[in-house]
Amino acid sequence: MAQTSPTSMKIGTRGSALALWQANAVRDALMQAHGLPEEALEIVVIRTSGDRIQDRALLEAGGKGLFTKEIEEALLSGAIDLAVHSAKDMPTFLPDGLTLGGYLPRADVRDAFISGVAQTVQDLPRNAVVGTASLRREALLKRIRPDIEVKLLRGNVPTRLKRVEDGDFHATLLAAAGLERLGLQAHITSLLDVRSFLPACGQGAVTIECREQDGITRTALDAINHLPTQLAAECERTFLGVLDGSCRTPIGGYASVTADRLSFKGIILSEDGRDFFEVEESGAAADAAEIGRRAGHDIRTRAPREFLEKLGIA
Ligand SMILES: NCc1[nH]cc(CCC(=O)O)c1CC(=O)O
Repeated sequence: MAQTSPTSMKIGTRGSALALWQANAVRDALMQAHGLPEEALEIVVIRTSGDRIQDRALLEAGGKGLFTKEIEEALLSGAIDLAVHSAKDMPTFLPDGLTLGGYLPRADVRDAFISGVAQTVQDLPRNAVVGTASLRREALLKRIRPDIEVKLLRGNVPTRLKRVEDGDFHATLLAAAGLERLGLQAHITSLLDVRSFLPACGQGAVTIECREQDGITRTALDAINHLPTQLAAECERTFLGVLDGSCRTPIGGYASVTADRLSFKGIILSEDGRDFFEVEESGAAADAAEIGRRAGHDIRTRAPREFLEKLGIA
């Protein structure tokens, strides 16, 4: 008889504290769902090019794939059976043979404002310096506060908090989900409103990548998949895919799923935040990807060619 449940699995992950938290959460869920002992689920830490390159802006170095390439190679070679990622760090298009086999229940999707000098973005002093490496956060900030100067702030979450504490920046923005997972929520000064400061597509969701043909792993993941999170992420990822395949464009999007309905709001902005196009679409949750596609095409139809050309996505 064919084997239907796994006896052991290797879980690939990056080595940051956040990545390890996520990998452990997936391991716990799989242990629970399948009655497996801890030894059956080995966590394999993989160093990616993205972890090595610290001195350049992520976008200059070549985009999102940098944090997933080596992990995906390990999946394809069979060195690991599944890989745990922050959904928002996943490239829009996966290599042939790989698929996203499941999602953990989504955490807080919002961005958090962190500052030693102000309670909110609006309270920041004139010409305040905000540290971030995210084009989306930069454009959304400049949209509401054109005077703000954005400077590059990279590194893991604790490093970024320290730079703000040291006074190198007036403020930074970080995903609330990551801060909570690391037990650093006490550093949150305030939370940004999800509708006016749209998160990155996939933000707050943990996803699990596996080989498309690996039926045993896929069945194991089906048992822990959180469907509303999967539908929301698929909607947001499809929206992103219609507009842009890289992380070089300021784009935000958030799908909320209640019962069998899905509501999506998305935005694309010029890098200086001065021009932007927003979209809202809703429908049956089962049509998640179609809703995201519709929203993306709606923006493509409405945005002038010149705007898209400037962003390199015409
Ligand atoms: N790009 C780094 C990254 N990838 C996922 C998270 C946070 C956790 C999440 O959104 O799931 C972060 C840090 C941040 O943006 O503050």
